[in-house]
Amino acid sequence: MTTESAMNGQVLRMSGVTVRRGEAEPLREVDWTVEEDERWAVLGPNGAGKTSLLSVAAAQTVPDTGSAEVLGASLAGADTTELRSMVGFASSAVANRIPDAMTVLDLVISAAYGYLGRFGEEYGTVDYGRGRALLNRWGAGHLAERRFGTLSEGERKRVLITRALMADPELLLLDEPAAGLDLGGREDLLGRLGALADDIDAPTLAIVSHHVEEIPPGFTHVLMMRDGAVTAAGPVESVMTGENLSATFGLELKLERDGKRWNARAV
Ligand SMILES: Nc1ncnc2c1ncn2[C@@H]1O[C@H](COP(=O)(O)OP(=O)(O)OP(=O)(O)O)[C@@H](O)[C@H]1O
Repeated sequence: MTTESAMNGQVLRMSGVTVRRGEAEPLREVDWTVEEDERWAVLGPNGAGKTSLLSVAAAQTVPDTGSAEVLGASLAGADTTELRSMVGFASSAVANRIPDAMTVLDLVISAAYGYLGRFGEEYGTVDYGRGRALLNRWGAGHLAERRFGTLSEGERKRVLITRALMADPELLLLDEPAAGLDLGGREDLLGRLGALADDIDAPTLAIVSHHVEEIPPGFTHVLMMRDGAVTAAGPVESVMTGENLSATFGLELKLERDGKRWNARAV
């Protein structure tokens, strides 16, 4: 599926996107445009709507009002099956749907065909080679024969990212990739995500986090949200301010930059 906007370099375009769930409005009038090769961090407190935003970006949720285009295709009234296969998406919800007994290599390779399970397909030598190479790149090569259900949290995170990359997506979305990792695991993952951000062949990237410390080096843009609405969005240099962060998290915060990394604490 090659579309006009995608060819023009626009990967995501949301305009006035509202999502309603009963009385709740996980997203309210959200505008967000992502251009090819940008690297976005989506920040906000619990319940801000970050996962709901990624779900629209992954073509898994269709807005109730407003318009959303993913890779140039409108989500309204469209069959999004093919579109979803062009977006790499790693989240705890994806992890929860993976059978515990599935081996890591099968899990990764099946993603090339858009499945969470093997379902009896025949995979070729090329698939296995690519799967192993990607696992090696993400420091998970030694886990190839392990069952997914036996992995630690950090190992799962790396395998899920590998799986999301296996289909060679044009857009990679990671929902809280560093959540639940110990300090060493977090720093290892952020280093790998920083390398991905610097890779000109990598897909356009967006990650969700609660913490500015988890923004990998090389990320170019930030979207902040609270109560389902965007509080600030744009290039890191203009959006990453203590004022924006304080308004987003609802408390006075001091934001500091140390080289390519950020940290924040209450004043
Ligand atoms: N199906 C649903 N029914 C009712 N409320 C929902 C539903 N889905 C999301 N919400 C509500 O919408 C709001 C945004 O949820 P969402 O999961 O997108 O936030 P989040 O920023 O990812 O939160 P967290 O950081 O805690 O994971 C929350 O208040 C949530 O309770």
